[in-house]
Amino acid sequence: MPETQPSRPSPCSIQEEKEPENELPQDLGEFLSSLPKDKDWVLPHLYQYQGFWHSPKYFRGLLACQQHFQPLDTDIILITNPKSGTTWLKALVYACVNRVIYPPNSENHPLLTNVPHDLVPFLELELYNELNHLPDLSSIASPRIFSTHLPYVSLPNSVKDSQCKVVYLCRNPKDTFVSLWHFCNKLRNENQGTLLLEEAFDLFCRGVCINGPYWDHVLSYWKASLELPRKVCFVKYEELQENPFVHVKRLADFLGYSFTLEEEKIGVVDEILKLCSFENLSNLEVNRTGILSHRGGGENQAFFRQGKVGDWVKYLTPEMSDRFDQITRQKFEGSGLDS
Ligand SMILES: Nc1ncnc2c1ncn2[C@@H]1O[C@H](COP(=O)(O)OS(=O)(=O)O)[C@@H](OP(=O)(O)O)[C@H]1O
Repeated sequence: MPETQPSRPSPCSIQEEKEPENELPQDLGEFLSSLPKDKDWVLPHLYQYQGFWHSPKYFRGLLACQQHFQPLDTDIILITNPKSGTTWLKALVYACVNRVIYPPNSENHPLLTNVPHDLVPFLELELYNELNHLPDLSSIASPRIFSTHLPYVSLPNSVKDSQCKVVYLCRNPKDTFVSLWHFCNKLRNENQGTLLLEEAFDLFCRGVCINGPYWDHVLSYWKASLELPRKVCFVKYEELQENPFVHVKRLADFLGYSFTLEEEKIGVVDEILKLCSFENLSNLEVNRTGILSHRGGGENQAFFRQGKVGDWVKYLTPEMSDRFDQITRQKFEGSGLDS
């Protein structure tokens, strides 16, 4: 991470600025031009800020939420590297904490008609990324659940200083990479063509991907979870797949929404797992044909592909797999983190 950062523009001045559509305000443009840049997987460039790579599309949101987001102690913040299972985590946590008003088997459960991203909005990608507008979050019923892909270093200080809870979901780098590669290729237009797997692999290994380096992102939250176990809960996608019952109960305990024995006995946890399963969510009309209410209205189905552990074997050569293992060993050495 660079020791000194260029001075950043104030998100307020960003708001006041009148800008033509799709153009960055002058001070944000100047700010970006002072940052290191490298190739993006979809747009021309990613920019490095506080040691991590970000899309120019979301810098406004990043800076504005760093400056303005004020969490409540009851807030829940879900954090992931992109393509680590964010959509699943959003569904699970939403269903757990709202299970009294929305029993998981109810016919009008919001998850049946809304993509999880529309129920649990992203701070920097959506809420704080609006031009000339800061969100009014005061009317959202408690517990408010938000999400972010920001690395720990860039998390608003207000989040670190408050009593709000943070859940970090980590997925193994190989499946995360393959999922990201598929996703980005969906976002590329016809003229751009397909981003070759080999090129994406090289960028990912160098840390150049949205919110990358992947390993530094994971490690920063792993360390935070060790230092602040009551604030940061670290969950692995693979463990959630292997034993969802145990891990969802652990999540609910951590968030202060423990299941009672009676709830367990009558199958509330199982109902939540069923509601949020890949099988169920990916087949809902809203997730098959709907579009996001934010971020230019991308297709909801892009968030559901395979939902499996180990799909990477179909894509990575043994050499690529070895390189990933090598980087992972080197980055995670001594941290107690093994995948
Ligand atoms: N319910 C459920 N259960 C298990 N897995 C699921 C679920 N929903 C989405 N997925 C899989 O998660 C991958 C998408 O990652 P994210 O949700 O993190 O995407 S994003 O960062 O919010 O864009 C993507 O993984 P891949 O299938 O490997 O591409 C999705 O299929």
